[in-house]
Amino acid sequence: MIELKDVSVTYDKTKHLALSDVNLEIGTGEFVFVVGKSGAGKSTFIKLLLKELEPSLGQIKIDSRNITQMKKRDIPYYRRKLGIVFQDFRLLSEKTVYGNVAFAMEIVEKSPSEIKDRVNEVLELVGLSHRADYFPDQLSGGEQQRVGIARAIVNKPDFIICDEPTGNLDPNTSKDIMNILENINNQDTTIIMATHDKEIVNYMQKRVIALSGGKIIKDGRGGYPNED
Ligand SMILES: Nc1ncnc2c1ncn2[C@@H]1O[C@H](COP(=O)(O)OP(=O)(O)OP(=O)(O)O)[C@@H](O)[C@H]1O
Repeated sequence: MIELKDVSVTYDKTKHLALSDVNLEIGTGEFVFVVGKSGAGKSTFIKLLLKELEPSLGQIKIDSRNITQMKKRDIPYYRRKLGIVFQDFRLLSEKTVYGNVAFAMEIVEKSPSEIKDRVNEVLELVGLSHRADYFPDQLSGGEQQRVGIARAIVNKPDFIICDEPTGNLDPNTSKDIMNILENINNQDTTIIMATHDKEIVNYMQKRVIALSGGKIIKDGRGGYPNED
């Protein structure tokens, strides 16, 4: 369970109130879209969960642990428990598909045999076993994003944060990517996805948290909310 209690973020330099008194709970296994116009506060919300940013006010708890009081040295361990999927994929160009996914396990010092089994398992899950020896520039955008997803899930995170994962993909490829994310979610991994992609939000019919001017203006299941 992820809980935000009375969370506000004011950026120091500009004094801009990017999130204002946000209260929400995201249960384990939920699939949640975070939507809103540019500047609504989506990235700020994601940065809070990644602990790239601290709230100016309020508390964030994950499974009852107050992460706003975490010691700096514990942050890397905290981050190991979450997976991140980016709009621009962020793959290592000099490593193969297999190498990109394996690398996420190598840095947490898993054993070679565990890495081999698990990487093959997740490549199968995202439908990329046949591309294991390809390099990122030999793949389509949709395939590259599948690698991004495989890398995000390989260490079995508690939750996955997706920042506009379909932003660089065409509508059909986007749907394929969403179907993969839904399969992962069905295995009880919480997914939080920030997006502008109305078509995808309408297609998925999941919980939608809409932000505007740093405040939650709607929180419920369904399609993309109407904007004024
Ligand atoms: N580092 C910063 N310093 C000052 N203000 C910032 C900073 N980052 C964001 N902001 C401001 O905070 C508000 C929320 O920004 P945020 O990036 O969270 O929006 P967003 O919903 O993610 O937008 P987009 O969809 O364009 O990425 C905006 O008004 C933005 O200008």
